[in-house]
Amino acid sequence: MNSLTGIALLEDPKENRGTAFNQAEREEKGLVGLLPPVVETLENQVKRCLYQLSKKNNDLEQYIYLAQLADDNQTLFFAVLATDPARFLKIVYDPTVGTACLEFGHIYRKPNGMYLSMDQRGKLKEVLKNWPVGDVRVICVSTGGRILGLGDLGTNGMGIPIGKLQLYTACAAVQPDVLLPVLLDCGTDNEKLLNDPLYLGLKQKRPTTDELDAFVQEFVDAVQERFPKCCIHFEDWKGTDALRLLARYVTEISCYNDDIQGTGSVTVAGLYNAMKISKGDLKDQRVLFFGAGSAGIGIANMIASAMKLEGLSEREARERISLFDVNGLLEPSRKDLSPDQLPYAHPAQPTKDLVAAINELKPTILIGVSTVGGTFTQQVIEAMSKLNERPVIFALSNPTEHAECTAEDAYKFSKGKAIYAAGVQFDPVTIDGKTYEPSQANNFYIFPAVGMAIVATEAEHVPDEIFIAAAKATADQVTDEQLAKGILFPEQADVQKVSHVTAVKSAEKIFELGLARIDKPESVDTLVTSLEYKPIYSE
Ligand SMILES: NC(=O)C1=CN([C@@H]2O[C@H](COP(=O)(O)OP(=O)(O)OC[C@H]3O[C@@H](n4cnc5c(N)ncnc54)[C@H](OP(=O)(O)O)[C@@H]3O)[C@@H](O)[C@H]2O)C=CC1
Ligand SMILES: CC(=O)C(=O)O
Ligand SMILES: [Mg+2]
Repeated sequence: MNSLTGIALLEDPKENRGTAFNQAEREEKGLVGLLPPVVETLENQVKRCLYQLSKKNNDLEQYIYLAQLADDNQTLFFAVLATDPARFLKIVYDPTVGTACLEFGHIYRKPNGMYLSMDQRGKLKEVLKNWPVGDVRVICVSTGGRILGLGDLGTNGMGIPIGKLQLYTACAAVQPDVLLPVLLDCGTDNEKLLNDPLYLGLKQKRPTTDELDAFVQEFVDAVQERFPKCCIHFEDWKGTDALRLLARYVTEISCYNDDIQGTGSVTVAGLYNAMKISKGDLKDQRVLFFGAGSAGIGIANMIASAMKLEGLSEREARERISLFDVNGLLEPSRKDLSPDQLPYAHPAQPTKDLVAAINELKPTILIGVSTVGGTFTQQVIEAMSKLNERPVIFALSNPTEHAECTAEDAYKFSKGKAIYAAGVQFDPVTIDGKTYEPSQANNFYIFPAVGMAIVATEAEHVPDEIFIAAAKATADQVTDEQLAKGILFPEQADVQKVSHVTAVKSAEKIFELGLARIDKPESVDTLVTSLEYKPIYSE
């Protein structure tokens, strides 16, 4: 325990134990009279929190309560999350974090992390010194450019880096002290926010690409200097910025983009297991994406890498993958394609009709990453079901209303044939007396575990190979019994155990690739275990 005393101690979320300070501590730390007389256990404090949560009448209220708890008492916050990870994932994270971001300026109470804005240009190295921890190991940074499927939310997007890093600890037991959420405020093009008197960000339009890139370079340089062992986790940037900046930095510094690489990894994990159910090989599948942005390209590249591991050449793998965006099917006559998209623009009849594209390309797998809810209509799902005994349909856009189709529609329109996953967790669906259990393909199965692996190994770079290893580790933790029910991912209740295994496998891959900045220990498992945070009050 540090040297804080009295009210200052009770106001420090890292040190505060509230009613759990024992008598001797109360006397030693000047707390006598500042707390009610009863000395409680952490278990009892957790009980009270759960009771108070039960009185909140919607998910946003629970989010606000938990955010306040995290500001009051960090140990208690993580102890509450640990009582039921599956329940709390959807509160502190997707989908409720989406509502919280929409409301961010309205529900704001306390800062958390750092707000680095363009009016601090030229001073970021100085500004980073204001963060009190010197050995930050992961920064999750967003510009708020594309928050889930909700578009440009500017500074309101800060809910995402905060929530993502809370999951590093809640899922993979990364020490919270080494994590720093950052919002890089470059303005917003969201008129509603610019006109909102409670909006907390810079009230200006977004900069040109060159100005943004120069600011990001200053940020990267400042992070490298202030936190030399830090990995930069990019999250929810505008798709084109995300792809361009990852390409620039992925081989230069320790960094990754979760929407590109983490999403690619979790999707490949789901597909590995879908193949076990449909008794196919990934290399024989034809994949069609609805949405060709950072998630679409990231997943496409990861699937191509996974197909290559099954023996295809790069060209053969890419030929099996097509994408469709707001302007229709990507094919060579299109003049609006980016360098990331061009490898997937195969000769085909131009079309803006998804059903026509399905009928021409005959995909076995359809993946939605368009941000647009309800776009996998009855006709789309029926077209996939006519072509395939077990069509794989992943509706990955977040939050809930943005899913390309609900679980109910997927099972109803496919007559129960679909192997289905969504970015959020839908409830089981019963049709004609048979119950179907939808899967949740969300990168939370991957990024906390890979984050732990990066922290444990001090990884120099974070290439796709690590995410393929994480995908395989995650997929392999699903039992035959679960597969028989169509379940593609491990139980969320087991997310801590699952993330541990995935973290160890990812760390082993980092050592194998020669990317660790520490010597390989005898047991990577022991190394990871030794670093794991436990939400208990230390002696
Ligand atoms: N489940 C998970 O773990 C994850 C889910 N996601 C979700 O994926 C979605 C996409 O993210 P991301 O790729 O980063 O976003 P981007 O903005 O980079 O990409 C969106 C893509 O969808 C296309 N699109 C938009 N509207 C339509 C439409 N009406 N019809 C067809 N295509 C359309 C866009 O085309 P154009 O560029 O031409 O406008 C673009 O290609 C988000 O909702 C996000 O929440 C993301 C990461 C992880
Ligand atoms: C889950 C996630 O990262 C997204 O929807 O952007
Ligand atoms: Mg994201």
